Amino acid sequence: MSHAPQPVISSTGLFTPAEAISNEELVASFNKYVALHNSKNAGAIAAGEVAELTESSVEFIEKASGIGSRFVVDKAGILDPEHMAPRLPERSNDEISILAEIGVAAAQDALARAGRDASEVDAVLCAASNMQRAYPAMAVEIQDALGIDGFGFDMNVACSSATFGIQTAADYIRAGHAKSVLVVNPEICSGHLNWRDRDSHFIFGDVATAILVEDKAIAPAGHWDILGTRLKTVFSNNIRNNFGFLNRTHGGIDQDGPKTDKLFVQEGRKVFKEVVPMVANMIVGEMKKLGLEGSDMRRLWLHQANTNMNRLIAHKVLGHEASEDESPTVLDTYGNTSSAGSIIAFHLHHEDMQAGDTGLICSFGAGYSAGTVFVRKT
Ligand SMILES: CC(=O)SCCNC(=O)CCNC(=O)[C@H](O)C(C)(C)COP(=O)(O)OP(=O)(O)OC[C@H]1O[C@@H](n2cnc3c(N)ncnc32)[C@H](O)[C@@H]1OP(=O)(O)O
Repeated sequence: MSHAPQPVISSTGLFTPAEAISNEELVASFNKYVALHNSKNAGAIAAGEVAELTESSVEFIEKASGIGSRFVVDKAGILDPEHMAPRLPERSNDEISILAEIGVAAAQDALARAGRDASEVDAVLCAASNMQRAYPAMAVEIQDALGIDGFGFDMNVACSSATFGIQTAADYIRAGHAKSVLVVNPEICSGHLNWRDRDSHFIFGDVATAILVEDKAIAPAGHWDILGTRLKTVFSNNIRNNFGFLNRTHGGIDQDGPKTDKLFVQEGRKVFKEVVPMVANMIVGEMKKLGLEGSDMRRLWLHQANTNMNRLIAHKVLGHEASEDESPTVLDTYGNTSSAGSIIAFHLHHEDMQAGDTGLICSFGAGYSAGTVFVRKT
């Protein structure tokens, strides 16, 4: 008798860049940039034609966000006060692109942990907040580099790309179109972060994660049953990046100022106020549908944007202040890594979970977008 396919998470993978920037290093370089700007423009500032820039501070960053450090693919370019952006030499079309390269590294880690050969995978979804180019799809390049016979495509739902990818992969498995799907989240956030913007220069870091979603019938022992997934989007301009292929038709791309809408911009306070209740209500509503109480939740692997947001969301879900064990953070070392954040938290903090333990992978971000994936350890 054949059973209906049931999607599970077989494993996850992580690629962490070799270089990291501490808050102290970041603020020292930012403040040098501020001093350079203010002395170069002293006359115009005195005449009221150019705004004087203000220094950043380590204390503010830690208190406002919980971020302590971030990994990056090019530290020197970011910390150069005359440059303030990563320097990544352009590669020829015959070389693997950097976004695909880090995605492949995370995918290989996930495959190895599941004991799965790439030839057994049917599909690759590259789910991330920024693709390196318009086409060909990053997913198809990753598929080719891994030697997978099947199909792949890119999907972008900003910080929620990974959970939207997990649900999409699970749907392919339920529908019988695939038995093994790799969801890959390469995030080079240093490329779209405005390192000259005091309000946001501390937020993001670089990383890649991967999730292997498979039919339970072929999954390795110790996999995670997916109890339920839920996706939600509500349009908002409060997190926005206007970079795109039509920029050249509007008359030039401004990338160099302290404020530019062709990089990440946000109304952080509004995001905080609007997203916390949206996500908390979504999780609680979904728990009700699945027959789960706060006390049933062994661990929450929440999106890693801000410790204060996570504290409030976790409190609403659990009914009490969450311990680090119940709602682990990776912000102190990784910063915000967009779609990869909740997957890093899961990847680094699941080994101690016992068979039967229930947890939640949850993302939220630009769109607004939010996704929940309730899982149970087998
Ligand atoms: C969901 C996502 O992943 S999107 C990306 C991340 N977004 C989020 O996390 C959204 C949630 N919002 C937040 O976390 C917060 O709004 C933050 C961390 C972005 C900013 O924290 P806030 O406390 O809201 O800072 P806010 O911008 O209101 O500034 C507060 C004060 O600090 C000052 N300040 C801002 N940046 C800095 C800095 N780098 N160093 C020192 N002081 C600073 C401001 O000038 C302001 O001073 P004032 O009170 O004298 O006017």
